[in-house]
Amino acid sequence: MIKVENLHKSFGSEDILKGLNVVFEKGKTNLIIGQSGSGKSVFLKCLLGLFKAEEGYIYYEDKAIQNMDEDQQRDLREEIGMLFQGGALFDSMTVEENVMFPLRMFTKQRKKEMQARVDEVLSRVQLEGAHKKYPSEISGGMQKRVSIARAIVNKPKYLFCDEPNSGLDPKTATVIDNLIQEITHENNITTIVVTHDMNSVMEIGENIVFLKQGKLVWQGDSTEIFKTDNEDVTDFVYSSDLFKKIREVQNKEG
Ligand SMILES: Nc1ncnc2c1ncn2[C@@H]1O[C@H](COP(=O)(O)OP(=O)(O)OP(=O)(O)O)[C@@H](O)[C@H]1O
Repeated sequence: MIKVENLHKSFGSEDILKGLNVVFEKGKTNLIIGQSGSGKSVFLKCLLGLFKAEEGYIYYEDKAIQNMDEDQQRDLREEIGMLFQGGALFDSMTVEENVMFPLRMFTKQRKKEMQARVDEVLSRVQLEGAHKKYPSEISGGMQKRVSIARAIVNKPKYLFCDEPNSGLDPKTATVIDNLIQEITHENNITTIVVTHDMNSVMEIGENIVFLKQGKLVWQGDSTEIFKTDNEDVTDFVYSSDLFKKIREVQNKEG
């Protein structure tokens, strides 16, 4: 569980995050959505401790990062798995070397132990045959699965995903979303996904936080988002032609 209390972040005279209060629940896919420029990335960077907020607290379980010393912050970073936009794999490393990288960085495990864990996570993301391949030799969807395997190899308590579907076709995007959700449930991880993608909202939106100009203006799940009268949310949801048409049909049917 990650709890945010009255979080404020500004750059110069510009207030970006304006007093956010929110709980991201354990074992759930928590989504941060909102229009471009609403502050999603800045919020994510505050959660990761990359930006310092001027005011407010971010609690990981019962400990606020603002009150952690450097050792505690380092320990916390080891509990966080990160799925970067675009995957961010090392091109010069094979799939298994990419996945093993965090184990080499953060643990003192023996080679055999590391290899067993790499095999386990690659099998979990259904990439058994890809160990010796390079990222350029596999598809975008497979690259995303390698990134997921790398993000979970250290058994994180928290998983952050920045636009995990960017660059994927809708069907592959759904496979990736479902994989993130399954892994979240299986391992009871607190997962936070920043996304623009309405398909993700529908597929895995268990706790959706909607930001507008640095404020939380709506929170709910993937069923509630289609019932809300909040105009900011409906503008966002029905901004795609497909969803507009669905709404017209729903309205006609009464
Ligand atoms: N390092 C920075 N210095 C100054 N201003 C910044 C910095 N990073 C972000 N901002 C500003 O903060 C605001 C929110 O940006 P942010 O990137 O969080 O939006 P976003 O919701 O993630 O948008 P998008 O969906 O396009 O990625 C913008 O006005 C942006 O210009």
